Amino acid sequence: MTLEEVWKSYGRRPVLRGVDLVVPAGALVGIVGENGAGKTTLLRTVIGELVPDRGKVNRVGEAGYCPQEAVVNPLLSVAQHLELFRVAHELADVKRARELLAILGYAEPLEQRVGTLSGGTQQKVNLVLALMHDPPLLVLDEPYQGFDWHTHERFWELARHLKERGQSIVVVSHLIHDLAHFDTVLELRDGKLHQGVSTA
Ligand SMILES: Nc1ncnc2c1ncn2[C@@H]1O[C@H](COP(=O)(O)OP(=O)(O)OP(=O)(O)O)[C@@H](O)[C@H]1O
Repeated sequence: MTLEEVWKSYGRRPVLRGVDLVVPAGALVGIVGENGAGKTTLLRTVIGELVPDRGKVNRVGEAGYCPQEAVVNPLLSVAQHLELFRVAHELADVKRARELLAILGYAEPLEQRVGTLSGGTQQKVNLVLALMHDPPLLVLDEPYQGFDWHTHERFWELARHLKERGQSIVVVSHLIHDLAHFDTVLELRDGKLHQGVSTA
């Protein structure tokens, strides 16, 4: 996927000011930036939820998006969420979703209401809902918030596995020790993407 000279303002406030981005197939791209730099705005533009004021977004197929907080309805069970997304994505079954839950170490009953799960466990469900239809592009906004160390490691194993299958992954990260996992790290600063991370 690529972005070419993308601009986006909220009212008079420009947030993206000529963003260029190239995400090749199988690439693992990290996006960093200060609070309010526009990272979420950028991700929502990448998936097509926001339309840029100017510039071009070229996407190959659908994108899977894991926002910061995503649970559809805390009163519905995990199984009901899987079923909702199965229907939405026109999948034959939820086999892949169960496989992904297992990879992330999900150990609760599927009948449990999402609202009664711990924050980290809810985040596993969020992630699986974004991945279960195996989209060619995954866009993840701080996907491992609340994960314990073991789950964190499992997440990176899963990311490598998806990458080997040719899926591209764009991740917003705040964790400096995670940056080594990425093929490319880009910093969103002054409304543009810059290679690497500034330490100034
Ligand atoms: N719907 C909106 N309407 C108006 N302003 C918005 C809207 N969404 C975001 N903004 C503003 O745009 C700027 C960028 O917000 P955004 O959420 O994209 O930043 P971010 O880098 O993801 O921040 P954080 O690291 O805190 O999550 C902020 O100043 C925010 O207040």
